[in-house]
Amino acid sequence: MAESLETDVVVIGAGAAGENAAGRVVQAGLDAILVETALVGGECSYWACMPSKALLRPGAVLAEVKAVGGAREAVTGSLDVSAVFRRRNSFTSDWDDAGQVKWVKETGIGLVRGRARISGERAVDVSDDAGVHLSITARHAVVLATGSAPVNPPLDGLAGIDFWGTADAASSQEVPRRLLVLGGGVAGTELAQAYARLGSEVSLVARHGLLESYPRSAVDLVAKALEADGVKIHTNTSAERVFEESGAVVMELPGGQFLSGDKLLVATGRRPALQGLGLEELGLDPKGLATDDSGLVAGAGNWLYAVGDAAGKVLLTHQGKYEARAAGAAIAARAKGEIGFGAPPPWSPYAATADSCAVPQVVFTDPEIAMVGLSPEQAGERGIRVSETSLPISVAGSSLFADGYEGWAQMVVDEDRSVPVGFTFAGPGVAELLHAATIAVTGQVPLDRLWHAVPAYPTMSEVWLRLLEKYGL
Ligand SMILES: Cc1cc2nc3c(=O)[nH]c(=O)nc-3n(C[C@H](O)[C@H](O)[C@H](O)COP(=O)(O)OP(=O)(O)OC[C@H]3O[C@@H](n4cnc5c(N)ncnc54)[C@H](O)[C@@H]3O)c2cc1C
Ligand SMILES: NC(=O)c1ccc[n+]([C@@H]2O[C@H](COP(=O)([O-])OP(=O)(O)OC[C@H]3O[C@@H](n4cnc5c(N)ncnc54)[C@H](O)[C@@H]3O)[C@@H](O)[C@H]2O)c1
Repeated sequence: MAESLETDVVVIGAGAAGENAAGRVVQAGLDAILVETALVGGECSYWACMPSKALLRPGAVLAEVKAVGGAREAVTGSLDVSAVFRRRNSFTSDWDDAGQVKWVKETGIGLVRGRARISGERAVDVSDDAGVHLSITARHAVVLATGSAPVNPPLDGLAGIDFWGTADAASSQEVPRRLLVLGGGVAGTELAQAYARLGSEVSLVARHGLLESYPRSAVDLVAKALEADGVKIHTNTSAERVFEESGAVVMELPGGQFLSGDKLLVATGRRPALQGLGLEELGLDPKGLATDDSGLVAGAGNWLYAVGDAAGKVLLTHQGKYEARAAGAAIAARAKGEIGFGAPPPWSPYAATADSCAVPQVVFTDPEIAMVGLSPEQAGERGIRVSETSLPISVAGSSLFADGYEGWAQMVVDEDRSVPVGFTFAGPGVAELLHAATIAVTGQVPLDRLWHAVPAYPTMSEVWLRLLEKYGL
């Protein structure tokens, strides 16, 4: 007989998004229970962002030092691979979630281990290998924060071989001598560089271009760096089949070209993880949910929310957490009768408005690409009349940062409102320039006021001044 519980809010999935949703409702005075089937902290902490960035950072630091005369001469060795892995392991706490569990408990959130499934309106069953052991009723809301799952291509031979997903690559304790990477998105590109710098011979196969959704001038800088790291990039081509031969993985490309590796990494995208949750019984499509800006799922009544990768809007940790903060605030305000169930006002605490126009994202390769807001093409598709201003990053701050610094910056301006709607920076160290751009875009700061935001000399931020001058101010 399963135990029963009642609470205000049940959050399914204790990744970054689920933790934030639960944290917000508890902060607002409601009770919440988090249900997690694997590690509390989710993908980002253990299998994605943190371990992959920990694999990339040592290589970036070494390259940065080698780019500065005087420091360069002090570098006598190469990366210490086992020390890199040890440091990466420390970021994942050796895949132990005790630290995150402590936070959950100290925050006053209830935690239940097991696999959750929605069994009816506001009702969730939790099971383990022995079956359902707990039934929870939510007085106000159920939040889906179940993350995403990899999408593997229907590639001939793939099912029969032992390949890596991104989680395997981010958590590996070994460097394959030769690594084949399928997929030229952010995950494939970052992990290709990480392993190349750890000593693998890497070949990357991209169906279209590398980092297709980023501006070409920025991507060209990344491609040049990858090639300098020894990565062989094959763009606008697809694998036709893969097979194992004499212990190696072999990938056949069109035209009878064969690539061999000791491991194959498949990084061909992700989709919301919505299977097995009982959504069909609610009349919902587990392929994808429609949500409003508060995360409220359309077509389910006023009690089901989805946030983070599960909502499928923006598959990034920081946006998932932002969506979760909005959903948590909306759930609490609705429970107290402070707001209704209609679409929340844009830019209110209950709406993840920035999801549609001000998403910051960073490709953590060396050089980095940091981008926020709309590209000229995206603005055009929305009928916004924009201008584009771009230039190489060449200011005192960049030349001090590295000898022969190469970078690129772009500003996209809404010409009718005279406000910036998008920025991209590419180059070593540009990720830390991004938040200023996020503030300018989110705040819709008029250009004639931006002119008075004087960048300190000699910092790389002087690129802002160059962009405004080139624009015509
Ligand atoms: C290689 C890689 C690198 C990345 N790097 C970055 C980066 O640098 N920056 C960035 O912003 N984003 C990055 N991302 C994206 C980021 O990892 C995701 O956007 C983020 O982890 C999503 O968080 P989430 O809370 O929505 O889902 P998750 O972290 O996936 O959490 C979902 C949780 O739900 C649990 N769960 C699922 N179903 C059930 C169920 N039925 N019952 C109970 N529990 C369940 C899962 O076990 C999981 O713990 C990266 C992704 C990859 C693949
Ligand atoms: N730095 C970061 O913020 C970061 C890093 C890694 C991942 N992520 C997020 O995680 C998610 C997953 O990353 P991802 O790179 O796997 O997804 P993605 O959707 O960004 O890229 C997948 C790539 O695989 C290609 N592809 C698909 N099928 C293919 C096939 N059969 N053959 C060859 N190529 C094929 C696609 O064209 C695309 O370029 C993304 O949404 C991304 O935003 C973020």
